[in-house]
This record gives sequence, C-alpha cells and structure tokens, in this order.
Amino acid sequence: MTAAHVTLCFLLRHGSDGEHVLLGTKKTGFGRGKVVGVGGHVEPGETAVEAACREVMEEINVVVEAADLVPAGTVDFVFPARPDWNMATTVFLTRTWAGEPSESDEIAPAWFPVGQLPVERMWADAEHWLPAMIAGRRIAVRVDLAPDNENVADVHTVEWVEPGR
Ligand SMILES: Nc1[nH]c(=O)nc2c1ncn2[C@H]1C[C@H](O)[C@@H](COP(=O)(O)OP(=O)(O)OP(=O)(O)O)O1
Repeated sequence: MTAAHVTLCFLLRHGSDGEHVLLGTKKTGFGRGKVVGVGGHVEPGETAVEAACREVMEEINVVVEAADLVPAGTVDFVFPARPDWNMATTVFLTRTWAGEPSESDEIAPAWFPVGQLPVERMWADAEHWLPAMIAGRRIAVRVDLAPDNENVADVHTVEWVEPGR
C-alpha cells in the first residue's frame, strides 16, 4: 500500500466521572468538520514521535515530551476509491503534558468520556479501533473504507509487536 505517514496522539486524563480523552473538531483540510484525534503528517526527516510532539503543539498548544508518548500501535486507512488518500498512522497515548489544550486554526479540542465517544461525528472506523487502544491494547489495524470513502468495508486487527523487540 502506498500511503502517507501520519501520526495521532490521544491525551488521556482521569476526571471525577472517569477517564476522558481529548479529541477535536477539525476546522481545515482532510476530514474537516469531523471529530478526530490530534495529529497529522510526518514531515521528511522526522520520526513519528517528533511529528506527534510537533502536531500537539501546533494543533492544541500543549507541550508533550517524546519520553511521555506511549505507543498504542498503528492504523492503516485504505481508501480503494481514492488511493491517494491512503494513510499509515502511528498512534500514541499520553497522560503527561504541559499547558492547557486550546483551539488553533486547525482543531477545536474537547474532552470526552471514553465510554461516550462522539462516534456519530467521527470517522465511521474510529469506534473499531480507538476504544481498544485507549483501553491499553497495542494493536495493528487495517481499515478498508467503502467506495463512498466514509463507511467501513472491513477492519482487520492483530496484536502489535513494537519494532525492534
Ligand atoms: N479513516 C480515518 N479515520 C480516522 O479516525 N482518522 C483518519 C482517517 N483517515 C485519516 N485520518 C486522520 C489521520 C491524520 O491525522 C489526519 C489527516 O492528516 P492531516 O490533519 O495532516 O491532514 P491535512 O490535509 O488537514 O493537513 P496537512 O498535513 O497540514 O496538509 O486524518
């Protein structure tokens, strides 16, 4: 699969009513209007970790240190009707950051209880992989989108083995 390398980084925190995850409404570009994770393209010469740290700074104005990123696995998004949209995503979780998430030109962030994700406003595939990653499963996921580029045709999940181990 030819695919752009992108990252997603999910901030997690415990609230009085349980665990919450930071998502955001995308204001520009790919997936505009959807509630998505914070992230974006890995630039040439960058690692996925470096890109995740940069994107959280650019999109929600918080500082995350590389050492505080917890690898959660990978998701390959396959768009058969638009192969130029294919993305290979490296996903991280973190419970440690500096600053208060705030809105940027790209994302309007908001906290959601992990048991009540706004799935009707997210990509249709998100409910197939995001809850598992938040729960601590490290997985490698392949999502095949339907010809409409919105619905899910197939999801294949295997346990993820961290490279180099
Ligand atoms: N099917 C899908 N489900 C999902 O939950 N997230 C998806 C998805 N397909 C793509 N994404 C995410 C991954 C990635 O973080 C994001 C697209 O990357 P970007 O935000 O970088 O794209 P943009 O074109 O808006 O920005 P630039 O990189 O600045 O051009 O969309």
